[in-house]
Amino acid sequence: TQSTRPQRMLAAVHNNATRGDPRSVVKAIDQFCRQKEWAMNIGDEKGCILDSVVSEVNPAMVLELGTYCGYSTVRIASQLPPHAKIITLEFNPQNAAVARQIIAWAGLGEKIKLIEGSSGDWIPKLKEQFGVDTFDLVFLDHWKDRYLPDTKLMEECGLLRKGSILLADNVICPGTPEYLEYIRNSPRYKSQYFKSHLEYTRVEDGLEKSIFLG
Ligand SMILES: O=C(NCCCCc1cc2cnccc2s1)c1cc(-c2ccc(F)cc2)cc(O)c1O
Ligand SMILES: [Mg+2]
Repeated sequence: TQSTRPQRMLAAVHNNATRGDPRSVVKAIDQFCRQKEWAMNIGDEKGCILDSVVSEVNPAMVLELGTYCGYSTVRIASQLPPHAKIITLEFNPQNAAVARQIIAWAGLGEKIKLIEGSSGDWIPKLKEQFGVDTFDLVFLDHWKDRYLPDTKLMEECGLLRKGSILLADNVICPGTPEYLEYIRNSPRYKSQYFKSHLEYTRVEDGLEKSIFLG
C-alpha cells in the first residue's frame, strides 16, 4: 500500500539521523523537505526564531497545539532544562504515530507527552488529567481558526499566568486574522511580530509572540 508523506519523512529520519541526536533529526527532516517533499513543519528559518524564544523563556512547562510529525516538538524539547516538560496535542492519529517514532528516535520521549485529540476537547481537561498548573510557553501551530477560541479557552481555564508567552506560527500564511486582531488590540497582551518565510519557501510568513499580562 502507498506510504504517506509523514511515513516517508520518518524513513528519512531513520536513514539519515543519528538515534539520540535531536539536531540530526531536525537536519534530516529539513533536508527531506527541501530536497524531496515540502511538508508543514515550522522549518529551519522560523525554527531559529522558535529556538531563540524557547531559550529566552527557559520554560518549565510547555503546551504545543499541533504536533504534526514532531519537528517543532523535538526543537523545543531539545532546549528544555532538566525536568521541564512539553505537552503536545495532535488531532490526526496517523501523524501522531509518526511523531511518536520521530520523538523516540531523537531520544526525547521522557520530556514529551503526546496527546491525540482536539484542542477544544483537551484544553479544559489538562489540569485534572495531567496536574498542570500554568504554562510558561504555548506554541500555537494547529487549525488556524482555532488560535483565537483556544487562547480564550486557555485564559478561562486558568492555564496562563502573568508572563506566560504565546508563540503563534503562520500568522501571515495561511494566516490567522481574527487571532492577530484580538491579540494585538487586547490590553491583556503585549505582542511582537517576527517576520520570516513560510517553511522551505520565499513566501512571507511570520511568528507572533505575545506576553499575557494577567
Ligand atoms: O494547517 C496547518 N497546520 C495545522 C494542521 C492542523 C491539524 C491539527 C488540528 C488540531 C486540533 N487540536 C489539536 C491538535 C491539532 S493538529 C499549516 C498549514 C501550512 C500551509 C499549508 C499549505 C500552504 F499552501 C501553505 C501553508 C503551513 C503550516 O505551517 C501549518 O501549520
Ligand atoms: Mg505551522
